[in-house]
Amino acid sequence: MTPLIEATDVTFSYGQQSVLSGINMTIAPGEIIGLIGENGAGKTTLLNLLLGVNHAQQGQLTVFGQAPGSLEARCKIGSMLQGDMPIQGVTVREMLTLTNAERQSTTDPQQLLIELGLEDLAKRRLTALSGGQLRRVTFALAIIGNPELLFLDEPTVGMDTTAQQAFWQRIRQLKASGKTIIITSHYLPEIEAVADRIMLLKDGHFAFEGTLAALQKQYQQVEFICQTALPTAAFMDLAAVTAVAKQGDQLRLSSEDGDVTLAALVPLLSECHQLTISRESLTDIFVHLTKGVPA
Ligand SMILES: Nc1ncnc2c1ncn2[C@@H]1O[C@H](COP(=O)(O)OP(=O)(O)OP(=O)(O)O)[C@@H](O)[C@H]1O
Repeated sequence: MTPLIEATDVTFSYGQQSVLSGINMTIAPGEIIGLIGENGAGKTTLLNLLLGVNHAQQGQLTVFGQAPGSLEARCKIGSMLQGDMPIQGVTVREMLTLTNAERQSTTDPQQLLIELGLEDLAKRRLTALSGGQLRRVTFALAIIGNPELLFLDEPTVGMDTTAQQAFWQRIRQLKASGKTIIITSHYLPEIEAVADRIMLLKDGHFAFEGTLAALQKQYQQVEFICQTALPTAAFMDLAAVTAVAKQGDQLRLSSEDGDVTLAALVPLLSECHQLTISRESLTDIFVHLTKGVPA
């Protein structure tokens, strides 16, 4: 399948400050990418490069097979970036109508307002909206005209719980209809729920790129907790075990491969009671990876 986005050795600096160095990526149509990284890692910068707002100093970058920012690409991309500034004096309905026309689309703005529960805000000026209202309207602006590709940069910041639920419901619909979406969020359970692939930006490049399952397999620690009279020495050499600790009868055992350790644990299971197995969340793995500590 022809990639929708392709980057080869892309670098970008703001003046002397290098932000991206050696970005390589290939994104196929229909993929949902969770773009994660610490504050200042370069996520917004990368989205701006893909939109053609900024330009890579080195490397090759194509979106829909063309240089970013082409008119054709702009019609097919919806975006919701941090720092999107509302235009003075324009109402919600006018902005939706303008964006719809710019995308050369026949979507009915009124219908979208109704679907997203925004009819009551239609006549309000963008500058008179609350932060959360503006975020919801910005999402409407991103998806109006049914664009094939969406860049959503921390989209749920400022949204209340109901608005967040409606947002994620819509994302699931967009995913089902085959849209390609790059989404950033610091709230990783959100990403975990929808992303097909995780891309972790660190030190200017992707420190990890792959499916959530691959990320978990590579970095996730699994913890076994049980009650046992056996000494820690009985567990130290079990396959894939990285740490064993005991307090009273409670044993905690960390493993870098839960399946392998569980298989090795079977002969001891009659001596281990109330066994529980817990796996690290994406948030825990993220903390390990961004701090450079091997998980
Ligand atoms: N217009 C700019 N001029 C100079 N430096 C900038 C500019 N925009 C961003 N930077 C710097 O580039 C780096 C990457 O910023 P960017 O906004 O891309 O990070 P981010 O991963 O999106 O961060 P966050 O999670 O905080 O939104 C940061 O060090 C930031 O200070």
